[in-house]
This record gives sequence, structure tokens and C-alpha cells, in this order.
Amino acid sequence: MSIHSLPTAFAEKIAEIIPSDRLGNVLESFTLEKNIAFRINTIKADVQAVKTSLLNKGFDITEVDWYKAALIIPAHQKRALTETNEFHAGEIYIQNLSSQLAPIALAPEAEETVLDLAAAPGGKTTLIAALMNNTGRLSAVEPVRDRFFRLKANLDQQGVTIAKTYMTDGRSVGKKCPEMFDRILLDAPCSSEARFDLNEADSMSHWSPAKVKETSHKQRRLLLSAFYALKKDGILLYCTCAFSPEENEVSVAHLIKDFAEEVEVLPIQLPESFPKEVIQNGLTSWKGKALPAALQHAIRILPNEQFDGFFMCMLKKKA
Ligand SMILES: C[S@@+](CC[C@H](N)C(=O)[O-])C[C@H]1O[C@@H](n2cnc3c(N)ncnc32)[C@H](O)[C@@H]1O
Repeated sequence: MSIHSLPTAFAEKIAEIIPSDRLGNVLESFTLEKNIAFRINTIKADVQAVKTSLLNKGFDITEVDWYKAALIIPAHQKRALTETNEFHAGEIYIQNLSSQLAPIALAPEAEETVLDLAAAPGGKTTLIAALMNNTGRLSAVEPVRDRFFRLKANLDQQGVTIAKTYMTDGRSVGKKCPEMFDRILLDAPCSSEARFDLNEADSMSHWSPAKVKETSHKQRRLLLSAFYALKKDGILLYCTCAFSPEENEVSVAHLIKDFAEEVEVLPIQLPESFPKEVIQNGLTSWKGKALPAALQHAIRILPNEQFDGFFMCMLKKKA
């Protein structure tokens, strides 16, 4: 299938977002069969023991320099991976490297009070718990009923014991729990542009400029709620799997405008050996309008055969 199957308005837009020398690779990624990334769940299993066991079972494993629990296998081995006892025992979790990076960048510490404001199915919540050594307080919010129960099942299967789950709208949390959390992840509902797959028309059928606008409105309300729920000196990581600036830099710019004295955009601390070539800095203007210069500290991960497209912006609530 050709690239012309991307929604026309999206194809035009992405050419304005991605620098021309990197656009070809990004467009090509919409047709690629991705490798399968997963991580060993350090709550339940020893990294080396699981790695050795999977190697013995014949998996063609590539290690990931920047996170020792992360591994990659070729796509054709995915089914076999889901048939292993490690998979059934919750000792591994299939998760794209971009998604693994978000909790790692948030860097939650043991004994902190942490909130995942849009949590299902729980891929990032379970990694947050693992990074906290399953100690401290972790709250996970998801309003959609069937997704909420999937989140609970995943937390259970992955051995997470510190999480309290709430089936509620994230937009109400800030008022209910003001200044309660040390760190918050807002992996916001989005237009999922990074999930477009030119081999699957369904992956793009929900997209429209109107949908992007509607989603960005919800994101702004969620960001406000998250900001209210954050302690002073607390850290909020906002992320989406969308490319559209309206869902990313522009959503954050609204928060900065409303709380200019209180919000600081922090550079994202990437692991030392993280491949910098997949990073694009945040935009500081869009459609001819200037955005706060500090948004250059946000990042887009540009998709390739290992990484899904992703946006991240780290914010601090100043004391
Ligand atoms: C990008 S997904 C989260 C993925 C999850 N963080 C993970 O890594 O497994 C966004 C989630 O936000 C949920 N959501 C939608 N509206 C919401 C709202 N008003 N408040 C909180 N979550 C919401 C969606 O149902 C969806 O599960």
C-alpha cells in the first residue's frame, strides 16, 4: 500500500512538523513491521534468569543498552513469546520502547506518592511500580469500565501490590486531591496518530482534524487537573502517542499561559546510552504563532522499527 493512504490532512500536517531530512523515515515507519519490545518485570523475576531462559528457548534476543530489563525480538517470534510460561506468569510485559521510556524519564522513587492519571491497560503503571520497587503509594485512574478492569487484571498479574485503582474521570482528580502527589504521569488519551499502520485502514479511520481538536480540549482539562494534584516541587510528565502539536506543545502552552509563575518546563533526562538520533526537540512555533521557548525541552520520539512515535514534556510545579 502506498503512503497516499494516510489521511490527506494528516499527511500535509506531518510534513510541517517533522524536519524534511527526517520526514522520509517517519513516513516509511507507517508501513514497517515493528520488532517486538518487551521488558522483564523486576517485581516478579530476575532479569538475567529470564533472559537466559528465553535464549535457551531459541528467542533471537537483542538487548537494550539504556534499560537492562528491556529486550527486543523479531516480530515473527511474538506469538511464541506469548506462549511461554514467563509470559503467563507475568514475568514479562510486551511494551514498545517509547512507552518504557516514559516511566523511566519520570524516575519515580521508592516511597514516593505517585499518580498515573490515564492508566489503562497499565503498561506504564506496572513499570512505575517496578521502578518504585513496589513500595510507596501509587494511584491509577481510568474511567472506561472495561479498560479499568483490564488495568486491575494487569496490575494483579504483574504482582503490583502498591497500586490503588479508581474508576473515575481524571478531570475531577485535581479538585479532589489537591497537591497530593510527588510525581504524576499523564499519558493522555489522544488521536493515536503514532499507531497509524498503512496495512490496516482501521488504524486511521477514527482520525480527523475535528477529532484532534476535541481530544486537545480534553487534554487541556486533564493537564489542569494533574497540575492541581501535584505537590509543590512535584514533577508531571505529559505524554501522548500523537504527532499533532495541538495535542502536545499547544496543550502544554495553555497550562504555561494559565500558570506562568508556577510551571517550569524541565529538560528530559534521557538514559546516557539512549539513541539521540530518534529525538526531535519540541516545537516553539506552530501555524505562524510563537509557543513558549521552554517547549524546546519537550521531545518527540520519531518512529522507526524499534520506537513508536511519542511526545513527552516534563513539567515542575515551582515552590
Ligand atoms: C494512552 S491511553 C493510556 C495507556 C496507559 N498509560 C498504558 O501505558 O498502558 C489513555 C487512557 O486514558 C483513558 N481516558 C480517557 N478519558 C479519560 C479521562 N477523562 N480521564 C482519565 N483517563 C481517561 C483512556 O480510556 C485510555 O485508557
